[in-house]
Amino acid sequence: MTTPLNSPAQRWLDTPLLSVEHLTMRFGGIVAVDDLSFQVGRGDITALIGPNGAGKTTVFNCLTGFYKPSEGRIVMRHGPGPHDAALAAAHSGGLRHSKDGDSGVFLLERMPDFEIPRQAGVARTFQNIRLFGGMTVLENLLVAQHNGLMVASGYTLGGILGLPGYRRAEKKAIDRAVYWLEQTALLDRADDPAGDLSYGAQRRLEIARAMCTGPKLLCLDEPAAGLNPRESAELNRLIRTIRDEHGTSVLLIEHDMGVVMEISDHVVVLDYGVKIADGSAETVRNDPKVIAAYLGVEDEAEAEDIVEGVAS
Ligand SMILES: Nc1ncnc2c1ncn2[C@@H]1O[C@H](COP(=O)(O)OP(=O)(O)OP(=O)(O)O)[C@@H](O)[C@H]1O
Repeated sequence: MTTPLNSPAQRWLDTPLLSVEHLTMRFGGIVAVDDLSFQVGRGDITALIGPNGAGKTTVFNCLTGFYKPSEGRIVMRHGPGPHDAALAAAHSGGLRHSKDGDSGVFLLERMPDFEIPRQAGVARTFQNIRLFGGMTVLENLLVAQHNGLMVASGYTLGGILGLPGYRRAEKKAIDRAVYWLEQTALLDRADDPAGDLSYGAQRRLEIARAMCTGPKLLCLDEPAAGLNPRESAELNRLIRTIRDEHGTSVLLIEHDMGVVMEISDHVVVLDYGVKIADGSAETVRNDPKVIAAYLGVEDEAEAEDIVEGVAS
């Protein structure tokens, strides 16, 4: 039986939103990411997994412009289709992007970090929560929308003088913040300092903040770290809602295999900066190379022996 086009099993090949092509990142003598290629499907929840130090956060830092890759290309596509012609033109013309209305291609490795959320529609959360702890929960979500408000003010005193365009943009920003506070069950904490929230609530606020920028791709760095089982289940629901009701694709780094296997359409596995597996959650779960990497054993045969031993 052939797999139907655009089924979850094919989306990252058929309709890629993001393509990471031959990405290499070196720090002096350390090769943190080594000639890595993978794709994120439009509408997929994709997990990037691997043992500690495998290079996962380095990949996120390259995607979001925190690091300039040593080599390789990172392509984000808006609108359906591979956009091959636009991509070739942008690439050979030394451009950062090529846009036509709502569709276009973005070469993330050429873009400064502040342009990536706004132009390319890629937002992220961090492994170590980075909120403004002294600001209220609501203020954190308004700060995230600062760019849009500055544009509405015309980069002038328009904001302070309360021009109608600015006031409309401000109302929209507040409405969006309230919406995401509802989605993340934080509305009743809107006026509390973000630093007073529990750890799990701060993680949800980080996601709300990223979603307030209206991303096409949401990158979550270990969103389940430190959560209890109930919070983890809520997180799974939230990630699914983000994908199903907002059409935002999700790329997550996660060590919690329960979360990864339950919600991911597609899993990419790194070990020592190299891709060792790439496929559906089911395929990857049973891949001896992956099991060997996680168990820290030398070869696949040894991993198979251990797995058979556990199963019998
Ligand atoms: N700025 C840096 N300078 C030097 N080495 C770095 C830097 N950032 C990462 N590394 C190295 O690159 C390798 C990959 O690190 P990275 O943090 O990307 O792994 P990871 O898979 O995210 O690990 P973890 O699951 O523990 O968060 C490690 O050897 C790390 O020490």
